[in-house]
Amino acid sequence: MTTLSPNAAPERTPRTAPGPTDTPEDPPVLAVRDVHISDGVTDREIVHGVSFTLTPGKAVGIVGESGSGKTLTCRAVLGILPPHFEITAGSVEITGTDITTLTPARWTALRGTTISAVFQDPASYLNPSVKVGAQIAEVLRVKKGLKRREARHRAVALLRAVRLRDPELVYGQYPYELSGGMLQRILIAAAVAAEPQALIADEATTALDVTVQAEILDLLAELREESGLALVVVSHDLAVVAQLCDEVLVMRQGEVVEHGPTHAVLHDPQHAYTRLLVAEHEQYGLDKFLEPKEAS
Ligand SMILES: Nc1ncnc2c1ncn2[C@@H]1O[C@H](COP(=O)(O)OP(=O)(O)OP(=O)(O)O)[C@@H](O)[C@H]1O
Repeated sequence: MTTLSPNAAPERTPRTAPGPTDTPEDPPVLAVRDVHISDGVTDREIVHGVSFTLTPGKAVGIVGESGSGKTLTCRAVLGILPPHFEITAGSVEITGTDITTLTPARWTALRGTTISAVFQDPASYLNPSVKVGAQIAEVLRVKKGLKRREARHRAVALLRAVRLRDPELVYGQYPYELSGGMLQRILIAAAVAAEPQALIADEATTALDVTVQAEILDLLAELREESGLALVVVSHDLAVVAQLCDEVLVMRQGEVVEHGPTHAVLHDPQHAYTRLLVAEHEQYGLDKFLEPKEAS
């Protein structure tokens, strides 16, 4: 099992503006710059400035207390903020395009093909009356323009790639016939079907038992290593972020209180809230993810 993100930086580095320098040859998949999000109904600002850059193959984690604005930040990036919420300052660029310039049609085209997402509670994202394989095939027909037969063939290959045993059988099953872990694999297969450059995983393993969670995390790490998929990983669980991410943002009450290389932030937290989070997680064996990776 993966024990530490291969790119996690073991050395201490400054906590501000981390990440590689963007060059024209290596444009960020996602650039979030000082994003503020407000609730138009209450006229209250909920997220007070989030910034990070995601380059191909990189994984950024967002941790923090419930209600701190992690999911709203992800939804802003995906162009699916709830009604009345809006980005009131800052910018989000997806592969160099400012999302405020996107028409609904361009958004639809971008979702799935450039940026995709998986959330908690996979069953609620699947149509209960359609076979799961057909739901993946539909993504392939709509987003990749594949013909019915090709789409089926590719969907079975995707089910195999997310390590579902007997993918031909699973293809023909309905969501109610499958476990939570299997459904999350199916959602991941659907999310990566159109070969996006970035995947947002928002509490994607929270509802799963520990063993299944570990398998899904390995799967995400594998997708990242094999296809250069960039990841944004939202989790209340520091061990998840420690395992997958190069860099982590710690949010509290809509503020980013700490941001830096995962190893540095979790090993030597600077902010009192991060120290509290790390202390709370120690009993769950966070240490095993923080050991420097042995050269294999
Ligand atoms: N659809 C909505 N309608 C009203 N308020 C909302 C909505 N979505 C989020 N909020 C509010 O915005 C704030 C930030 O919510 P968000 O879901 O981003 O938090 P979070 O950090 O993801 O929390 P959790 O870890 O519990 O998922 C919360 O105070 C929440 O109540």
